[in-house]
Amino acid sequence: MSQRLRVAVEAPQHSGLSAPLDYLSEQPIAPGSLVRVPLGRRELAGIVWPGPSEEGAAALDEAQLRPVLAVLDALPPLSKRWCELVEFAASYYQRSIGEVALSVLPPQLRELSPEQLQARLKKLDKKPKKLQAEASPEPAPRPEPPTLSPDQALVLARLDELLLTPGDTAPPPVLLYGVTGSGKTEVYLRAAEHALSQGRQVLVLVPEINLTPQLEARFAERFAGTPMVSLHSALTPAQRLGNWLQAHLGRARLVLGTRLAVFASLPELGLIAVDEEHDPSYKQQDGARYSARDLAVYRARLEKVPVILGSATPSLESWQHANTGRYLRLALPGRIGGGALPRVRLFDMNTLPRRKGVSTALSPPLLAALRQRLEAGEQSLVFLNRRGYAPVLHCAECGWKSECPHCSAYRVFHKADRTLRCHHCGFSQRVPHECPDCGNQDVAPLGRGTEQLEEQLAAALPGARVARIDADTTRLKGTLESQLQAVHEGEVDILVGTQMVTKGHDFRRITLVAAINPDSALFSSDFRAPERLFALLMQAAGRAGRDAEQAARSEMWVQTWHPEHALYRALLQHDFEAFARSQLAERESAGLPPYSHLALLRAEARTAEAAQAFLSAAARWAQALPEARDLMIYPPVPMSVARVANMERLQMLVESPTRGALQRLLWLWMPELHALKREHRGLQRWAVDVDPLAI
Ligand SMILES: Nc1ncnc2c1ncn2[C@@H]1O[C@H](COP(=O)(O)OP(=O)(O)OP(=O)(O)O)[C@@H](O)[C@H]1O
Ligand SMILES: [Zn+2]
Repeated sequence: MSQRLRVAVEAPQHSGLSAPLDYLSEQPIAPGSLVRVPLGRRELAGIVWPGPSEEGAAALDEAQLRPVLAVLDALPPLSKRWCELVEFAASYYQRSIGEVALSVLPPQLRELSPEQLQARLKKLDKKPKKLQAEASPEPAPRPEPPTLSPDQALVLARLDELLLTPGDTAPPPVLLYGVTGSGKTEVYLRAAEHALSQGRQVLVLVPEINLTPQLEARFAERFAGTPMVSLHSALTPAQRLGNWLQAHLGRARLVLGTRLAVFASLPELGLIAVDEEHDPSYKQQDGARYSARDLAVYRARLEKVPVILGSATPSLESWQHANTGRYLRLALPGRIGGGALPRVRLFDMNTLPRRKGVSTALSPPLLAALRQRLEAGEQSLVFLNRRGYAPVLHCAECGWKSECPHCSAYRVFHKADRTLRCHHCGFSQRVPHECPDCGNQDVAPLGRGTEQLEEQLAAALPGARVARIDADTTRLKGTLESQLQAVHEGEVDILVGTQMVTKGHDFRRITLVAAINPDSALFSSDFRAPERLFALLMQAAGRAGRDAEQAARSEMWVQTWHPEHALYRALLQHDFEAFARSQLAERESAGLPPYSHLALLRAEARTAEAAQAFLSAAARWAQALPEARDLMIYPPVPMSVARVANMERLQMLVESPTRGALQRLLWLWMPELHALKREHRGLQRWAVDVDPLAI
């Protein structure tokens, strides 16, 4: 007799199919198994889902159900807990289970037939050696782990208690609050060692791919011989599948990855560490807009394993959880070796004599300081959060500016390949020789990016070896690693870069860090902008003086027009706690997160009117519900870059005093939004972003 099964498939979002679908099978198939099923005229991958059929599906006659086509039974099923994690993520971020479940699997896995999978697994069997070879490129002699600092020892003693508690209840999430260079990584390493020695798998999350190589090297060195894999978007599809399988089969004991790795299948998970937990890149920005940090906390509770969230500048959400006792705060208040944090110097740009229309990127005192470091044979890091040569090209005759024809933004001038490039839609053209409007020969760059800064530094400091690291210089695979290597090996005197180089790296020779123009974030309409800026500057400062010998001489320069700003005052003292206190007080009085819960409804259309009409209709519908009583639905507004690739983008903010009330409204709202989309023909796309990061 044939059996009825639920199967999660990746149905397109607009189809409104949100629950797993029912299929028939001759034999029982274990929940969590990967299968091939028909959907419409296509055949796709699906996952047999645990739990009973939905009401609608259960009402279907067996004769109306289609059969499962194949079972990929060479693969052990995904665990029940993995399915629970996916189900939670889907429900919390308002997506279908099938979409989340399938989109977090390695893309190649969704393409394979049972035979192809078997062949792939056979190949993997032949390569257990390779797994270790990858983990440690050269079998270096294993160094002795350092003696723990007293602070580290205290933190680990507390962690040990948690790790040792038998797994009936989930231990509280740990917020590891440690200043830059305080040895947080060593804490992850020791905690990992503990979990590994108990036969458990360990998951370590990092915010960006560019941070994985160094951390990977540190783990590989410490755990030589322990199979380790990485999971991030820069892997080839074949690597990603291979690594995912190693984790799923329990062969890889350590998994290091970016946000997508939070969904790795880890049958023996024993510990999760989230490094730089405050980092915005933990939030996925399309599809299911999940926060990997928040899901890591959820997953740890589900699996009753410890989770460590580490940061020198925790997110205010996590900080508040620690204040209320939901998270356990463990602190590393000092740098390793007792080194001081760099002295912060706010340079007041108002004191420079102003020439008409010209602002200097590099103040003479900063240049002098850079020269001094150069002469002492020390490295400096100069950062500016804007790549390219200049953000705008401008004609002084007629006022023409290098606007993007498709976006409400300027195209950026890239000197190296002489292009004008839009950083929003990618539209790129050769730089015009003359003004396209009036023919004037004299079109000039306005403002500056890293490319120009590199040029100016090289000109101002002859003989200095200046190198630049940003998204433009690291496009090719392997270039970032080799560039960072050159910095580590002292082949660079001055490193110019975007925020890419300001976080996480353990630079040993940098003694001066300078932020060229960080002011703009002070006046952003996004309430999280100050929090992000403060974290960025603290992180950047943390790159200086990491060698205790040099710490006392190290400096962090900030060139600013607003040296009296409270944010900079807190930075002067490296006082995250004071900064967090004042921000939290502001948030509380304004009713902003973490004191309220937000969702954004976004809409895109060819015209702003069409997007507006959809959002307004959605708002009217929701406001009529009793469930919306305590919620605030704000009027739709254009996004900060209103038009991208000829699409007008608007958003509408929903604010709720509780998570529960927000979730209840969203649940009622979703089917209506699907229906409204069908009525509003002009609308291209809509999406809900729960706990949005950028407002
Ligand atoms: N107990 C120890 N004894 C000696 N050196 C240590 C010890 N713990 C860590 N270190 C070294 O101190 C340096 C800083 O440590 P680590 O990179 O772990 O700091 P961190 O807190 O993660 O810093 P950041 O937040 O800035 O990334 C590293 O080079 C590390 O090898
Ligand atoms: Zn554009």
